[in-house]
Amino acid sequence: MDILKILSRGIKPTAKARSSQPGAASASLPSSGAPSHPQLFHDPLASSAASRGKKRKRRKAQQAEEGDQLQAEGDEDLSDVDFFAPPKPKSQKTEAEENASSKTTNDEKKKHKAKLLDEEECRQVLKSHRLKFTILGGQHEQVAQPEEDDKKNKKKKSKKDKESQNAEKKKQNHQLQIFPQPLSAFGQLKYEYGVSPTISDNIAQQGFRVPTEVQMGSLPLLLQPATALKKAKGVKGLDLEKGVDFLAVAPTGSGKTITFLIPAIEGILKRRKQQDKATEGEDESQHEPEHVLEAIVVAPTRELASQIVSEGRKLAIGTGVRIMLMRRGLRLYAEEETKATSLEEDSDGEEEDKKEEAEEGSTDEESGDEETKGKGKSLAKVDILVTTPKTLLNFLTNDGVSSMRKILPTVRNLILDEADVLLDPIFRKQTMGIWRACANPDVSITCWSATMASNVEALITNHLINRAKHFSLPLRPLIRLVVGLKDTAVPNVTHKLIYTATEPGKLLALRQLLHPTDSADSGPPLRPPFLVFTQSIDRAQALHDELKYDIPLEAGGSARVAVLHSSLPEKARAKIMARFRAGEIWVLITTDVLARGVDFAGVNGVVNFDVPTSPAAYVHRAGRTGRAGREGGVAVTFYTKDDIPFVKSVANVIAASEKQAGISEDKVTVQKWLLDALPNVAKEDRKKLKQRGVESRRTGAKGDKGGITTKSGWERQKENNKKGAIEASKRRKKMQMVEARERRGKGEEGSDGGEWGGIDEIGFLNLERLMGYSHPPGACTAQITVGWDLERGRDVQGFGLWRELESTLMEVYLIHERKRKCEGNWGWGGGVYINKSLKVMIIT
Ligand SMILES: Nc1ncnc2c1ncn2[C@@H]1O[C@H](COP(=O)(O)OP(=O)(O)OP(=O)(O)O)[C@@H](O)[C@H]1O
Repeated sequence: MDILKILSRGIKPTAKARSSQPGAASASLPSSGAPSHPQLFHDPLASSAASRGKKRKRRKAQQAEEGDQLQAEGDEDLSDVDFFAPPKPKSQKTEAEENASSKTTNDEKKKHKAKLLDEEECRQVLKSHRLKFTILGGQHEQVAQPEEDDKKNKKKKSKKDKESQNAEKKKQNHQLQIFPQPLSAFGQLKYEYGVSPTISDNIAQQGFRVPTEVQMGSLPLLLQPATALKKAKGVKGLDLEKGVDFLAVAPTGSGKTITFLIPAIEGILKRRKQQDKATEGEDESQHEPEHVLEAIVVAPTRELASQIVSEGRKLAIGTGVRIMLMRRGLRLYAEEETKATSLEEDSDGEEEDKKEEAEEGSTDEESGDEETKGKGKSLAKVDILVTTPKTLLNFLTNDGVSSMRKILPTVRNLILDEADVLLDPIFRKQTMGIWRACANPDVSITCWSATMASNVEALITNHLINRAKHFSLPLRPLIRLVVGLKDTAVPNVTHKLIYTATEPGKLLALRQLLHPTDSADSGPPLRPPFLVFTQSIDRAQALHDELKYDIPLEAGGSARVAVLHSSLPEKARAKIMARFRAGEIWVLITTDVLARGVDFAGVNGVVNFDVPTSPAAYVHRAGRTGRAGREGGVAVTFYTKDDIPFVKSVANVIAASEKQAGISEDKVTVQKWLLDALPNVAKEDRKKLKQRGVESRRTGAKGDKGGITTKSGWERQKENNKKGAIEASKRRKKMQMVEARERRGKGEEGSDGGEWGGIDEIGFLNLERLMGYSHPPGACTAQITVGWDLERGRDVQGFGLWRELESTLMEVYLIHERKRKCEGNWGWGGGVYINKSLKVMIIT
């Protein structure tokens, strides 16, 4: 009987329903490598009630059409390529060819240099792609100031006043929303927004043809805010001279990485161009561009940081922009911090005190540093630095703990990838430390994530306001873009929530996913490669030990299953990542270290072996599949009795994601009755869960309550009993030894001053006087524990005892000429005691 069938009865859709879902066996999987349409939302512009129900179908049809188009384009491109043909020299081009190519360039230019859309058109397009822009705090508030003041003067507010105030607030909120120009094609970057042709070519080289929603919305605003907002009506008072600060909340796998890298690279190229113009004719011989650290990308894990570096390098080919990963020992251009340039939170007096203390106590270190500077390596040639918060902060402070000592005055662009986690208490101090070290008043910040809590938004807004005050500069607008529904999982992934009751039930369920007995009826089809997430490192390791022999030898055996977590050395982690990307590893067991940002294009699924500790964690874990619009990804979550108090927040995310995807009520994963039945999660519990995970799993080690093991309860009980018996026996022997010693000390009967007396009788080893242990005469097996206090009789008696014992045993053997088996377990314990077991078996 299929236990899972019973456990998940009621939430599992019928086989027929499943076959129509994206995860069905017939559907293409992320690993199939088929071209996908990267856009997730493409609602029809007309939004009548009748058309709403057909949206998804229509979108799919549209996507299929566009996908075919992409496929056709791709095929066309390939058929044109002759890999062995010599490159065509430019001069050999015929006049006709030249004319044709210039005509196409002009056509292209015309096509992409389309006139700017008016605000209503922008509104329509943005709406159909579910893009919502809002101005947070900043200048918008300043514009609204006079009205606010008027209101403050009114002492008593009647009901009518309140109503009018609410209406006013609504109006204001409405005004907060803006409608910038969307990017309809990558070609516009070059022709409309002045992006370098090299970058444009590099984008095309990577096969990106259609911009994703986040790219549509963000790139115009980040590259040329004035052009992007030219037709927007409500932003007349905004000062866009110095650009904007930006916050993007967009689905996982929607291409946020290139969205922040393109403006960063382009910004560097533009500044170089301006510098070249300014210094024209000064030093003609100097062609090598000067590398100045202008942008910093901060990411929470090393894996993500390395990935950003490789994405960036692909985009920067031929531009001369250098992108590097921060590592220990790398020397950057940094200045020692001075009071005048340092920026501390206004409210943070504690920080200020600590800073002063650190400054007082660190003079020695500083002078030491000066020395190393003299001897040291030359400055790293880098334009864009990608780092984890800790690595860079260690460089800035020398130890990562004391307050800031160095600043990075040349940085003009700070990018926080996975900003919500970087500004979460775990990383907050480090990230804020880096932000403060970017002492250039013009530095802009862009924050990116698939999830963003409102307190994080408030933190960013407040810090920007403080910065503007500190530098006495006008506040730059902070614009937020939300793609789709905030804090929900990607709509193109199938979600499954499976109740397994107990921990062993999870293992059973996972094995069923690995080896489905009946593909039509044993849960969602989950094909390797897939990721398995656990709550802790111990559990990841234990699960790996359990699963590593589950793949048959003929299919690659244990090499197909691997574990990756932060306790592994960096090199080992990098190797596992490379093997997983290469398809050598099929099942990668991991912790939340791989939950964010890491892009494995062909991952077919994600298994939450342990329930994620927050809704955001679910969104990110599930987002490791279904990247760049790929269909067929599956996210499976197991939950046990212990998880029931917390599982509602995950269920809510799944419900919201499915609603966003337009899945009809009869096909949803989390039925309404289940959602109603699950208990609400209290705020305190939510906080505790986020910090500590599910308590019963914290022990982690194999065999513990929270451990992962297939041993039955009976087997574990038997093992525990055995362990208990051994412990008790040890305790008893120790007690006997102590008593015997006491007796010897008192000079009681039988004591001869601790001297070895040899064997009294055959088969009876009388060691009582020495060790306080005797054995009944005539037994075939004697278990002797030798305990000797070396402090009392160190040299003679300690070593003498062993020698005597050995020779005595020889005697036993010689006298009786019988077979015997002797197992010795010798050793020293702590330098004070010899306390070991010697087992002598005399076989008669
Ligand atoms: N316009 C595009 N068309 C097709 N693929 C794209 C496009 N832009 C980016 N991609 C690809 O989409 C994948 C996901 O991109 P990326 O890692 O930047 O996503 P992300 O939004 O940062 O995800 P996460 O939130 O998980 O960090 C990458 O493999 C990237 O190469």
